[in-house]
Amino acid sequence: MINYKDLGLVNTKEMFAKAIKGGYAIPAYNFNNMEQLQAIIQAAAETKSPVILQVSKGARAYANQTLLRYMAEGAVEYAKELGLEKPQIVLHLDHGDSFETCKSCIDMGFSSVMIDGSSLPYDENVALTKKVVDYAHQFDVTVEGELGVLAGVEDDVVAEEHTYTKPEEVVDFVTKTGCDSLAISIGTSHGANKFTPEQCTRDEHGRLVPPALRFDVLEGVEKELPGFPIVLHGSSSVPEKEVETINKYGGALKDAIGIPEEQLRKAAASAVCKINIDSDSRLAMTAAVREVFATKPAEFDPRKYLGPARENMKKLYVHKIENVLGSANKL
Ligand SMILES: O=C(CO)COP(=O)(O)O
Ligand SMILES: O=C[C@H](O)COP(=O)(O)O
Ligand SMILES: [Zn+2]
Ligand SMILES: [Zn+2]
Repeated sequence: MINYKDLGLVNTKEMFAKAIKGGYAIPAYNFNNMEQLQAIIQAAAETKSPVILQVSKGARAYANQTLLRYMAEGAVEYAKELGLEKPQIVLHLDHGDSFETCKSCIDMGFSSVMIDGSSLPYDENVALTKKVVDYAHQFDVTVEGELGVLAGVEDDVVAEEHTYTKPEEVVDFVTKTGCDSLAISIGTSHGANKFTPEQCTRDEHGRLVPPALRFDVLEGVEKELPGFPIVLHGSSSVPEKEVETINKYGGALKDAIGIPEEQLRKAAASAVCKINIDSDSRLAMTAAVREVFATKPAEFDPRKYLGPARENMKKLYVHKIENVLGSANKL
């Protein structure tokens, strides 16, 4: 049993309280390898931003949960080396799918977990979330629950359409479970194809314009739970520039479209205090690697393509912090 406090990590409590008051959101970036982690920490250090490192089921299968935990511990020291006196770094389990997975992460030093019972019947979601909260709170670990289902593939469940969060359920859910934050469904979804072209309109340049997020649902939730931390999953904006680079150098991303940054800015100013971004980092990495492969075909030192990939991801992370989420200089 290792407690996250001994690793220099923090939970989300204070961070979220400050973010709601200050009208900004904390970036929750997924990581699966060293280059992503370095880029996240470099961006957080350069902008003096708090940051949430997220480990998904896919990441645990790909890179090993223990190894990722040690990397996060190392990241605290790395952030100090980069000049942060008191880094605010959360190690968070993304989309925890069972009590056992959450417990195993808590026991090895994660400071926050998500238990995602959103695809279960309501009462089962309540019971499972409460079980995780009861365990996690003994160790001061914070817990994110979820109500509502995002369209697309989520938690291995394929949903054709969004099931938006019902504002009339949130007080009951939060009271019964004791969770510390709540992920809601207002029209975002995972991956790089968040809307079909048929769901979009076109602007004067012929570019696809996705339908707006359901801010009325978010406002309904805020009214029911004033000051309670809200989380948005599926919040990549799928930058056109990265998609173009990928396709220019042999990629085949079709109809890729994300959430416009203007809408994320609006969300960040509300009770939304955690914004999850994974796909944008994947795109930034892939674009840089493809460009090196295409323009320098004789290169075979991984550092020569993973280095530019890391730099491109860092640029993206800094941009989100400074220009979209507003979490710069909040340490
Ligand atoms: O929600 C996410 C991780 O939990 C990531 O969402 P994106 O696929 O939009 O980056
Ligand atoms: O929730 C989705 C995240 O982008 C993580 O996805 P993953 O399980 O493929 O790593
Ligand atoms: Zn979910
Ligand atoms: Zn998610």
